Amino acid sequence: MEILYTPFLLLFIIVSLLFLLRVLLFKTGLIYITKKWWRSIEDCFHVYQFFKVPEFNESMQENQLYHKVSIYLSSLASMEDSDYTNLFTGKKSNDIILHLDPNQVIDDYFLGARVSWINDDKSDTTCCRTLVLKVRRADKRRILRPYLQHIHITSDEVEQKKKGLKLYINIGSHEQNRRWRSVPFNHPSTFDTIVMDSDLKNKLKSDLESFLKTKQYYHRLGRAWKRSYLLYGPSGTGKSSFVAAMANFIGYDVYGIDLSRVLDDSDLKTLLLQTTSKSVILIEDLDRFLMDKSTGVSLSGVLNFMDGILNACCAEERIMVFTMNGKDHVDPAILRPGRIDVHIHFPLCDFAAFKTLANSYLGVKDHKLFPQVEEIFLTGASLSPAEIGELMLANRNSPSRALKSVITALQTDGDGRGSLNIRRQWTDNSSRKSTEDSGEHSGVFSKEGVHAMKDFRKLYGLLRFKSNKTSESFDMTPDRKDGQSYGS
Ligand SMILES: Nc1ncnc2c1ncn2[C@@H]1O[C@H](COP(=O)(O)OP(=O)(O)OP(=O)(O)O)[C@@H](O)[C@H]1O
Ligand SMILES: [Mg+2]
Repeated sequence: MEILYTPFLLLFIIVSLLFLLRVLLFKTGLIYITKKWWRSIEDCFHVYQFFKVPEFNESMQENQLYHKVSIYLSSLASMEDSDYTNLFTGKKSNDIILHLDPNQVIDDYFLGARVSWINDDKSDTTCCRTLVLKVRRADKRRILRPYLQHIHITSDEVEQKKKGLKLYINIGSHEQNRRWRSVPFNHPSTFDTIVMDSDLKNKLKSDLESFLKTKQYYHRLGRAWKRSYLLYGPSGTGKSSFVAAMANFIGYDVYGIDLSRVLDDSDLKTLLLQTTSKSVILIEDLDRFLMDKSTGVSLSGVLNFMDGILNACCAEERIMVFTMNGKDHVDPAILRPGRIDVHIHFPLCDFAAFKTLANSYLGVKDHKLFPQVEEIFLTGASLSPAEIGELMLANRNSPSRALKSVITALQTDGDGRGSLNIRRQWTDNSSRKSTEDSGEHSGVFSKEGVHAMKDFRKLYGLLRFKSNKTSESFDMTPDRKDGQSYGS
């Protein structure tokens, strides 16, 4: 019997010992001592090469690589594993930044190889700090260059995320040296807060995302990596808010060019040359400036500006946005493909947009007054999202009162006598006419008329598609959901 038990007893003893060893290693921290020993043994069998990255060069100029490596190291999860790490608050109050303490080592893994960074900070004896990269000789040839490239890319990404966005405004031309003044760009608008057809919104988001990913593609075609958008529609329909949402979405700074402050064509070119990459360059109300001639810039100046970004040395990673109330009276040369890649129409509110606004502003998904509102929309009355938003904001404590005030405003507008209507006439004369003509202003339909109107839209969409084909630019209007009409 005793013989029978012996193997089980042995197994039991081994398992218990292993369990105890595990507890001993992990609970007491012996595991770290073991790892250190193992590492020293392993080190004896490898030849290492060291690369120093000093903070300053011989002329005491800052070494950008040191800065990039520091940012990169701070982003590594293994930073938390080093014996001593300094903790600092970042720019935002809830940010914590980790910095390696002098003479501390952290490991990093790249393409299957382990490398180490040592903070060789002898600030008490010498003037500058140095980060030392330790790489196995056997891995050096394979990983060193791609690893440094990886550090560049990662640190740029980290910095881009950390730095808040900026809004640049062109200042008077008399201050020749400083053409742009920047302020922090904290616009709260995002694609979630913009009320627009959800299919269109998703298409625009993926258009932007694919732009960001296609640097190589653009270069292969020999084209500058840039994209131009035209946002057109009546006042208060969200064009400016959309630009802010775009900038927030892709993390680009915004350069807003105030054409009234631009002296002449060459002044406009100078402004463009002083913009930086990863930026949205915005010209608002371009149609108005061209019609009123209230700027020193000529049409050919604007055309050169739009083309200039193609040819200029610093044309990379730019998004150009132009806003207009209507594009009917704009010289077709401005709208030609290459100058404008995507046309986006911003219509007045329809019932669907109204419901989205009611949900966001009043927290109301349904209401007994909704059918009445819908009926008024069907008579052709409409207001801009800005006008409806203001009425809802003013009465946000009482949804019924808010909806009644919207109904009254819509009725006034529907009769064509209201102040809102009159107010809009000088801002969206042409654009509203064109949207109504084209059926894009959905409020004009009666319920029976919707199908007929849809057929008309399909036909209209196809016609537009054909004309887009020739022009090779997107024309994005919210009513064209079938995708056919998005020419490319
Ligand atoms: N589509 C929309 N979605 C959400 N909010 C909107 C929308 N349109 C307008 N608004 C609200 O109305 C206000 C004015 O909008 P915005 O300035 O973007 O309009 P705009 O089209 O640029 O007008 P303008 O042509 O007069 O410059 C914004 O503060 C925003 O809150
Ligand atoms: Mg605007």
